[in-house]
Amino acid sequence: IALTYAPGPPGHSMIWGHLKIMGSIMQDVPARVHPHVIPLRIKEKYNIETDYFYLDVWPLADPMLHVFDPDVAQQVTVDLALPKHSTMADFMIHLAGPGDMVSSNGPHWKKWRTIMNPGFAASHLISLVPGIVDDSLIFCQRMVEHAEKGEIFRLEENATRLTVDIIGKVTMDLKLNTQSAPNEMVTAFREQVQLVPNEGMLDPLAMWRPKGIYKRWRNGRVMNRYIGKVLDERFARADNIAGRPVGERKQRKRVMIDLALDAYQSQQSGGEAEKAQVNTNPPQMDAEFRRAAITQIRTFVFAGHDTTSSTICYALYMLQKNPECMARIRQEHDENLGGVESAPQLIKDDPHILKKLDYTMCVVRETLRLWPAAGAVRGGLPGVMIRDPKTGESYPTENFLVWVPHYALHRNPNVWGDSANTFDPSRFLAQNESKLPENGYRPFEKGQRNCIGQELALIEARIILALTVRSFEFQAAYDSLDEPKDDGSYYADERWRKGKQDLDGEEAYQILVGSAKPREGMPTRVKVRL
Ligand code: HEM
Repeated sequence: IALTYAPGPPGHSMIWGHLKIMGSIMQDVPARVHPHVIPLRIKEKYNIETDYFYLDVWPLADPMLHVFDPDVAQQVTVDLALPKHSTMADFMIHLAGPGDMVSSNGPHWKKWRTIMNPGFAASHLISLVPGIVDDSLIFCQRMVEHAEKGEIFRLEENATRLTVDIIGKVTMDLKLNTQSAPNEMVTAFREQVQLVPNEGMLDPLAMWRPKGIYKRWRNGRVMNRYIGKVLDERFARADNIAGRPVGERKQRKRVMIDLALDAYQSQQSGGEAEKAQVNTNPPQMDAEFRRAAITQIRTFVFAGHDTTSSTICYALYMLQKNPECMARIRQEHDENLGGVESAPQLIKDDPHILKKLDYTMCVVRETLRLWPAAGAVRGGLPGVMIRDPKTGESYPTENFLVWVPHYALHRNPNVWGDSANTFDPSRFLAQNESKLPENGYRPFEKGQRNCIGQELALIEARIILALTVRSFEFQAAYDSLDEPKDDGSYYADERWRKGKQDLDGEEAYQILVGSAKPREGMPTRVKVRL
């Protein structure tokens, strides 16, 4: 189960051996494919019996322990609760700043998770539904415009603007309106996602080019300035002034930025910083807290839109490719949501109606199985061992980057049987749920580091499906990549059009751009249906 080429000194031949291993693994896949497709291929190529193995291809990557066995995955993220690996922080620092909630560990992580948790309470999320419906209607309007022009567009770009608009409200109570016009903070964010080490393995110098370094610094400033201004404005409001007893403060919405300010005020009450603060006029926020709050808001803006947008794209894609599933979801909407015209208002008036859309939820769950947007990366610890569920033998984690690639787990035939690669939403119906493999489905991970935004993502995905599948026919247009090639998006980069362009016949394979995104942003044609 240990795959490495280690002939001993001189190190040069070891590096050459590692390059050869990676070269032979990568030769059958498109250059830009998301690394999470690789573990299953390694297993097959090297006849590895277990569903976990060590891979050491230093210096191309950290020594790794790949895990796509459900039981071992559960040990890694839940039972042993291994901490986040430092590479996560190296990645997130460019998007969020130092100490973000996704990559940090220990008391700092715990503090911020506790502060932000109320923002994801079920009652609060339901109150967001009308706003999400409004944003989704703008998305539908954009689809009508694309249909009228008969043009091919990148669905992922549209879905991203939608999810960004939603997350703007959730985090900052702001209408970013990126579906209507560009927004400087979002533009900086989008560029930053493309400047982080996505294709690092292919281009190790990518992070060291002066132009890239400058752009990352500039984007960081734009994002900090924008969010900092919103934070300061909210802090300056009369009802936010620290030192005022909590009961006397006006009840605020549970948006992230206010939750952070609330925490700040509670923390300050009676403390040293409060004394310093009440003496300044107007009161000023402690600089360290301000920096940390901006980092967390940036974290939520990133984590809260990137993953959900690609899930929306893949759900619409899988429905196109599976007409019987499309018929069934449309029928469910006919039965529960009335006519296409009245559905948006119906959902706004009674958000709980979403709970009746069982099959729609199954479509989203199955989409997340086949096309998971993320994975889990942990750091091994001295003396902390994983245990083989079959043999009971223990193996070390120390010095390894422990990776649970959800794609490999969710498509592992040992876990999901012969239908591992088949789109079958009905496996998630209540009557079939007992047959689901234990711990084999974890698109949002499990345990204390599970996804804080999962319920919000599921609400968003169901709403957008409820408002689109009966109104539009979507058709992926990978046959016409030239048409959107001048749209100025990152996907338009011609470098990636060379060489192999499908993964075992699948053209819409995932690539790594922040999270797992559809290749080329999923070029699409759309027609209005009703
Ligand atoms: C379909 C959409 C989404 C998917 C597939 C997804 C997936 C995940 C996964 C797998 C993790 C755990 C990563 C790990 O264990 O290393 C995670 C964590 C996280 N997600 Fe999501 N996510 C989604 C949507 C969202 C949304 C909408 C938000 C915010 C509004 C969000 C915010 C976060 C945050 C802050 C964390 C870190 C939590 C912690 O460590 O305490 N995610 N997500």
